[in-house]
Amino acid sequence: MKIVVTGTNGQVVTALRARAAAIPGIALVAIGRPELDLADARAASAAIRALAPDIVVNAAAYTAVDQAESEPELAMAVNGAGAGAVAAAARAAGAAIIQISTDYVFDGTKTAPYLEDDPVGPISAYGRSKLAGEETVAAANPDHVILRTAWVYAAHGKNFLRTMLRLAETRDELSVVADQQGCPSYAPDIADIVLGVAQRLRDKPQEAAMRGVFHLAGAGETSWAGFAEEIFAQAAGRGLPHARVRPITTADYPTPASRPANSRLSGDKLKQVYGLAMPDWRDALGRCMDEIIKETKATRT
Ligand SMILES: NC(=O)C1=CN([C@@H]2O[C@H](COP(=O)(O)OP(=O)(O)OC[C@H]3O[C@@H](n4cnc5c(N)ncnc54)[C@H](OP(=O)(O)O)[C@@H]3O)[C@@H](O)[C@H]2O)C=CC1
Ligand SMILES: Cc1cn([C@H]2C[C@H](O)[C@@H](COP(=O)(O)OP(=O)(O)O[C@H]3O[C@@H](C)C(=O)[C@@H](O)[C@H]3O)O2)c(=O)[nH]c1=O
Ligand SMILES: [Mg+2]
Repeated sequence: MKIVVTGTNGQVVTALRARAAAIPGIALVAIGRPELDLADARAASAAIRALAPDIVVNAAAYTAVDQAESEPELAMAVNGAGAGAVAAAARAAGAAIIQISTDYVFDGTKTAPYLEDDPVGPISAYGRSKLAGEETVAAANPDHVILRTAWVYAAHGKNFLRTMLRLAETRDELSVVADQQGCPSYAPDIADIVLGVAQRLRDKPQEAAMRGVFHLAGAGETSWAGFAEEIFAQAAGRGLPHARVRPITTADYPTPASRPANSRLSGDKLKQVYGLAMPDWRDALGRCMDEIIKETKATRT
């Protein structure tokens, strides 16, 4: 099975490359900038079709949440029209599309974990652009799976965990918002499930229940402050930089983009339909920390 993934250095595409390499029968090809720029929808579509994929995973996106508020057109071009072009290219090749989406499509006012058919209502330019992507993908290719994930981190790339470790190198205490709840998701765990979904889509081409929207986020829940506390507890135990966490409110930490107060995602549907589930977020964080240590040692020797 040939899986074509968009993106070059992104957290999810990097994890997909690593995980797919260990699975016989899966050939994974990643295509990103400069060969594929999602801001140029027509060229992106042609580049993907030329690769003759069995399945396409759109893991590339404009992900700078605050910056999107000042360049909403670019975010919309990449995450909306760009995603739609990727899905259309997949369809032209006779391939299913797996679109990676986000918890930020929700407004955050629900008090329980979000289900797939809960009403969306993004409160940021990034969230609106990703919702547009869900809509263009679904319209462009009936053979689609939209996987909404959340709070993605990995040993590499730009993410909250690495920001916390970096800030802790020079500060004893960090103020972190405690009134936004969500589900931290480790990129390699996301990759495992994406590959599991891809294999099942190939095996069951006619199964309607396997198409549509699914939530895919780390099991359990926390706040950004809770995430930071656990990061530093686990970092301290491993001799990595750590700091005290001062819990603050969103009002105390003004940012250009609004973020949902609750964006916890229920994994029940993925479990029921696909028999797949994400590991607990604390366990995943430990594995990521071990990976960071391993790489630090490798670069020292
Ligand atoms: N990061 C997160 O916390 C979350 C992410 N998501 C979604 O998950 C998916 C994967 O995110 P993640 O791996 O974290 O992303 P990253 O922020 O780590 O990387 C973004 C990727 O998108 C690529 N990209 C950005 N703009 C373009 C463009 N114009 N043309 C082609 N490629 C482009 C980047 O390219 P390059 O390699 O050249 O840098 C990179 O590969 C995205 O759809 C995102 O919306 C959902 C929830 C949370
Ligand atoms: C660095 C920092 C952030 N914060 C807050 C700001 C914000 O509310 C929250 C998280 O900040 P970040 O900028 O790291 O995360 P953010 O860019 O909001 O992350 C989001 O990225 C996109 C791509 C998604 O799809 C979402 O699921 C989510 O992961 O933590 C603090 O309170 N203190 C700090 O020192
Ligand atoms: Mg990245």
